[in-house]
Amino acid sequence: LASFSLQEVLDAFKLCLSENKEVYLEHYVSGWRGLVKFLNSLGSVFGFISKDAVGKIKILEGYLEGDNSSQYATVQLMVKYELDNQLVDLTKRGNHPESGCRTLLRLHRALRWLELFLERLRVSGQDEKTSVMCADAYDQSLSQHHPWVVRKAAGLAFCVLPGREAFFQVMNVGSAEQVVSVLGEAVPLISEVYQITETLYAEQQLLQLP
Ligand SMILES: CCCCCCCC/C=C\CCCCCCCC(=O)N[C@@H](COP(=O)(O)O)[C@H](O)/C=C/CCCCCCCCCCCCC
Repeated sequence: LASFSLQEVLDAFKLCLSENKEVYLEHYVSGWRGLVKFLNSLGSVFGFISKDAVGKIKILEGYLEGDNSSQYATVQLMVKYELDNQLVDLTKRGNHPESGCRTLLRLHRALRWLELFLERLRVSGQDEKTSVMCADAYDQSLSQHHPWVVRKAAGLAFCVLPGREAFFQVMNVGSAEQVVSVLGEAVPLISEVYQITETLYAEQQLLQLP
């Protein structure tokens, strides 16, 4: 298995946006695949998180490789296709528990956590704890969508995150200065992809999909 590189994740999110600001699903998923590689390198405590993310990545990969793959080229196309064809459970779980729309929404919410966490890391001082930065970012975003038991498990996992220096090393981009500079490039990109998806989902009233 190739080791994680932040640059690779950055490249995937760069490729995510088309000229007219549509989000390519293929590169979105590939960005997440890279992130999961990172998570896996942190150890088995994060296994339950990684498992959930991989499950969702696989669902989306299935659509990308399936018979209707052209309808899944971008998030915009996917939303239109699934809504037009009644392929989304809108108010309660029903016949489409694994729609592309609801699956992507889970990763989309996690992307907001990532944006907040990476920004905290970027501006952090040498003595700051990654576990605190991660927990703060989680509390401000993803945690609102999780039941108590998941929040508790996530909180426990954060406690064993490596310290800032070791964390920067796993990122595999070089010195702390280089990490900060790559993060400076990554955060606005991730933020733009997030905002475009958020606006689309808000317009279509998809932000609370079960
Ligand atoms: C660039 C280097 C630094 C940052 C690297 C971070 C790497 C993170 C990689 C993956 C993040 C995992 C994304 C998790 C997606 C969670 C989706 C979700 O919310 N699923 C829940 C709802 O799903 P349904 O039941 O409705 O299908 C599900 O209940 C979740 C279960 C697992 C717990 C998720 C906790 C998430 C915590 C945030 C990630 C922390 C990773 C810390 C590593 C630095």
